[in-house]
Amino acid sequence: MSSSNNNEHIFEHQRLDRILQIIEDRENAITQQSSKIKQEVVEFRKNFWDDITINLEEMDDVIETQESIKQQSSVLAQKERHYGKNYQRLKQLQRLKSQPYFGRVDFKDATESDENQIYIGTSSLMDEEGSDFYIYDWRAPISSIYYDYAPGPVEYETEEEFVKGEMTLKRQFVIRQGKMKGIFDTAVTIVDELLQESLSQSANATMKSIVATIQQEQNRIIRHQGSKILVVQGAAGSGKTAAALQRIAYLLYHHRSSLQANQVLLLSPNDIFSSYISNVLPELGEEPVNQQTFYNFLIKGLESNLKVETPFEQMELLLIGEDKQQKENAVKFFTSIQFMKDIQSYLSFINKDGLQFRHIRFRNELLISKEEINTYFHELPKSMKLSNKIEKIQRWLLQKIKEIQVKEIAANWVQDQMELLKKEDYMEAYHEAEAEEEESSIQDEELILRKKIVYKAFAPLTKSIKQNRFVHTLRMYTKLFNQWAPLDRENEWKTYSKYVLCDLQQNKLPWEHAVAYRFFKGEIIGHDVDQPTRLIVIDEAQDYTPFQFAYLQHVYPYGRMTLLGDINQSIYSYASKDNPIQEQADSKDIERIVLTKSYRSTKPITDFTTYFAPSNEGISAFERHGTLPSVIQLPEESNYKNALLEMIETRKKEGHETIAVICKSMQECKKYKKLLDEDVEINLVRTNTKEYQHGVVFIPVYLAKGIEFDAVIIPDASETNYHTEKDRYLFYTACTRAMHDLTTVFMDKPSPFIKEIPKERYSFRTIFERN
Ligand SMILES: Nc1ncnc2c1ncn2[C@@H]1O[C@H](COP(=O)(O)OP(=O)(O)OP(=O)(O)O)[C@@H](O)[C@H]1O
Repeated sequence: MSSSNNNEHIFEHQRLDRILQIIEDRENAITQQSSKIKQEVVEFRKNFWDDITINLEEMDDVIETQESIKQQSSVLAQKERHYGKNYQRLKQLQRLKSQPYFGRVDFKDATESDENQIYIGTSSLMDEEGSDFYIYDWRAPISSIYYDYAPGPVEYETEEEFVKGEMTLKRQFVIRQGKMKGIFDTAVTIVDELLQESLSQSANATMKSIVATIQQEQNRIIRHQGSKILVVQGAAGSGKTAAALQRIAYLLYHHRSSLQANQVLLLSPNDIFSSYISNVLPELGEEPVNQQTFYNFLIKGLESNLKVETPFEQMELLLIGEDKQQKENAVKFFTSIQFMKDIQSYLSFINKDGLQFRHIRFRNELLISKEEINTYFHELPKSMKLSNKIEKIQRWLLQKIKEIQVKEIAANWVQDQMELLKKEDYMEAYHEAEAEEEESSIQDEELILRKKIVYKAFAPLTKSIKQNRFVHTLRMYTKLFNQWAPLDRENEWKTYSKYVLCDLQQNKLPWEHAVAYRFFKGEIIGHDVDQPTRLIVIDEAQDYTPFQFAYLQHVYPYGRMTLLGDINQSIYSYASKDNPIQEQADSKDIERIVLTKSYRSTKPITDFTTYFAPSNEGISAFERHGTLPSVIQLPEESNYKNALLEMIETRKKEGHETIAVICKSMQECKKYKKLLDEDVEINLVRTNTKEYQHGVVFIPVYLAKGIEFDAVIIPDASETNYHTEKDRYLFYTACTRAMHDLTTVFMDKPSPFIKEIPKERYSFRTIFERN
């Protein structure tokens, strides 16, 4: 090591010690301050009323009293806010203590003579005066040069200007638990050793943040500001999910005043995926966002007694159902934009023709008939929007109910219920009557009690009117299929309608109709979605149908969208056509970024999978060494059970912590579970599994989407199991879940996709183990 290098190392070690000391001092100071504030808050709450003089004699006194209560509350709120902020800052300092920073760039602004040392970490740290940064947040404008450039001329953008200058040094640090483990000066954008180190680790139960090793093209996604819709097509394992989460953290940081965590909707493919990524934002010091599966998002607005098929149930039907071809045709038909247009035509038709209403009954008596509601509907201006008409009808009904309630006060049933009241109810009525009038009478109390009984009895009805239950949307949706048809496609319509009608009669809704019905219902009674949502991030976007996209755009017309997907992983194959992930005609609203480098898997695994990738979207492997994938043949007479158990055991012995046996369907998973259950406990991942677990799991490919495992075994990679073009997507998705080790097993003939791979790209062996 040269002496200048040595000096540099000494300098960095000393600086780290100094920064850690500053962090510790800050921590101590804030802890002390916080305990003082906490005590003050407790005291303040205890003595809250002592400093307030309550005087309600004159109007002026009342106002003065109110004012002083307000003032006291505001002092208390301020103290509580201060305490809350300190708590956040403490958490931030604790995170910094372990790894205060991971990078340094020396930057010389073209217009200045001084050179600045910029240290970059997960959050910023300033000196006492607040004028200099010891550490810059990775999201600060200047930090972008660290991700985008090698030493030399650089530029970055602030809110006001482009800043040009020169980077004279780029340094990376490996700091763990406050200890310097490595220092690297680099000439390339991000030094590979660190990325190698990060990618070589075992798969975690939760995803990690990648701030220290964000790659240049990922940085473009994270900091993208331009178009309303950002589309990312990325090869399997190219860091789409990782970049999307850093992007959310970046946008929350840069738009603090206008974008809050609850205004971000993150749609994920399944619950295990949600749990897998749940740690990233808190790790970056951000609040968790509104994260849910699209299924949960959709069914929230549908009738609770309606049984909505899950996308996974639909998938099983498409894979193994008796009528799979018919089901697939129906799915394609009902997920198209054309079907959305058909619904719109039908809506215009019923807007003229009339809607289906429900009678409004109370205690088995008809209060307002559906015919009466229909008459009122037809009296409304023809040009009025359907949802506005419903709002009007709702108000009219609530007014009518109010009038009916007044009449009901004198009804006999109210008298009957009065007799069942408890003593406390009478006492309460007495106090209320007294508060209203000093000289209250028994009649006043009785009136109060009668009103209460009536309002309570009517409450469920009023609630159901407010929820627009008087409109029979499901019946109208059913009529769309049995009493209506688009003029130009009547026969086709009838054919496909048969299936959905059969389901609707049993109160079931196929998954392909979930978005259609939600759209239909929303157009009639108003779209009930979280209105504050301003940013919608959709992961695994290749599996969304054109109708589903159009729906999200329709209900969030002002929302910005980030769509991330991989056309090669379109396991719901009907969704791949017209999918926004596909290259689109130019549009000012959409910008598309393509990620081609795959980071998840070792180079031999990525090379292996690239040969049978469904499309020719570019894929290149990150240079990480590993063993060749194994292709294993089991002759028919071999003991399949022992062979599979042995494969799992070997991978465990090799130190792999997460091992997934990935099957094509749940049915296939269950078959293995049955086979192995008596020897080992099988952990089967089901559609309702909420958490991503360590150890050995059996999982259908559609639930393994988006996540990764140290070792993957495809237990039946035979020709019979994977041979159609649709299977290609499934097979590709399954194989690309492997980080370090991939094994495919076949019995009779291998899948034709394996035959597409040159023999030198895998190790082949036959296991002869007799039954
Ligand atoms: N810049 C990076 N630094 C460190 N790790 C990275 C980086 N980019 C990606 N990774 C890692 O690569 C793996 C794959 O990333 P991610 O899951 O985000 O990819 P993806 O494109 O969403 O994959 P898929 O579409 O196959 O689900 C993860 O373990 C992630 O942490």
